[in-house]
Amino acid sequence: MPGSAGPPIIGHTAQLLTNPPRFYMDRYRRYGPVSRFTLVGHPSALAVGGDAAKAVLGGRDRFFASGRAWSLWGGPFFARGLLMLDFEEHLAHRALMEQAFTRDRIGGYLDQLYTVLAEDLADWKPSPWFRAQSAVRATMLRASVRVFMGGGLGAEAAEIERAFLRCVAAAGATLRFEYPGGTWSRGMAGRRRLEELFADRTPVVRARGGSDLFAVLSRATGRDGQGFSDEDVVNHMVFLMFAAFDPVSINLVTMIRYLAEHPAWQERCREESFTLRTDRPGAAELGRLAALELVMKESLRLLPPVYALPNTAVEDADVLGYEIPAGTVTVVSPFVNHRLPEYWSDPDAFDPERFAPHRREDQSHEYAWIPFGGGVHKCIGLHYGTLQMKAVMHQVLRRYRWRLAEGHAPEVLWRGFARMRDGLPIELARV
Ligand code: HEM
Repeated sequence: MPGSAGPPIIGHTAQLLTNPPRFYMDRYRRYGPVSRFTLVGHPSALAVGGDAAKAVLGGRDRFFASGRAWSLWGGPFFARGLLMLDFEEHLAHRALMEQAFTRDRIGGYLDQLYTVLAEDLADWKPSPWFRAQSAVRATMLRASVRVFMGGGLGAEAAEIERAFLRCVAAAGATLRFEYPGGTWSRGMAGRRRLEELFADRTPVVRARGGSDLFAVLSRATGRDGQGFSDEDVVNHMVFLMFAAFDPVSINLVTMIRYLAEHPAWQERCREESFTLRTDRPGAAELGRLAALELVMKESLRLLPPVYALPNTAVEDADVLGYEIPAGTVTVVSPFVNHRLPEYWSDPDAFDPERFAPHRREDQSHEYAWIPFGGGVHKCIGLHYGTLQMKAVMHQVLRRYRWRLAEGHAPEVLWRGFARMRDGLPIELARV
């Protein structure tokens, strides 16, 4: 396999920590679709481009496992979440979890989301230096807790939010060991607290039922009459909260950024939203927001929230004729696939029309556009996540108009998942 191991032990870790997509793109340009590198002592491989991504993600039913590699990134904070399970166990859990993502269930979650948005978005204070990132994250965190656990939590909601944020921060920490007061230690404490809070409530929620995701998960049963154990429910809840909150918030911030940079698109989306004549559109009405959908897809292309998908080869595997030895961490990079000139015209430009029916550049290869991954671990929340992003943007567009704050040049900070340096300050005004 082409590539290099880099300096002893640390390998390419420093470059990867600074700007992983740039590192992946450079490797692709230098070595082609399959190459080797080293990440904190782990022999690793990069598989980019449509065919290589398909070979790896499509091979996750046999040659590649998701759990071990993702745990290297996420640490113990999301242990035994769905993405951390593999093969038969993963399929069995995924089949049960699908019951939480039916059309009717998603309709119920949207109702809960709208309840939070009505309170929260009204509180956004117009100003010339409004930090969009922290506002979006605060709103989406409250929305996630509401959708996942229903209303009426009182002070416990704030405790769940705090514990959960500690896990998220720890998963993206650079110093990945416990020391008093450190991010990792706070993450461990956060995980323990979430386990206690969810475990205490599981039997109660199982008995009472309800339309929140916690209730649906705890009561899901397969054809054999078996459901999740209490422990499974807790593990799935912690990971699902993360999976639902972080990527959705990141893409909302990205959409706000591009709409600030491209005011004509912002106006087009706003006009479209006003034609809906409702603040609380259901799934079918959200489907009519065609311009917003193009912007959403283009934002996911330019800055895929999950920009790298790690996997571990469980046996020697063949990817495009290269042998990937068992144990190799093999990374697929949606970011690189989304910027390849063989699939996309002028790949670095913001051009939502590329997804319009007359162009459909995303169909240039089955794996050209993979913000939600592919194969057996493809995002289970794809449909709900998409509706959620449209529902939030619909409301934001109807309430506010914005542009980048004077003198601000957006810059991405690569820590764990992508964040905007300076929190994306915008000049926010009421419509
Ligand atoms: C912008 C929104 C979202 C993006 C970009 C996104 C992205 C992804 C990606 C790339 C994967 C696959 C990771 C891999 O293959 O290694 C994934 C898996 C997953 N996502 Fe999402 N996601 C989003 C929203 C959501 C939402 C809203 C939920 C739940 C409510 C969710 C739950 C999950 C779960 C449980 C998995 C693991 C699936 C499995 O292992 O079978 N995601 N997501």
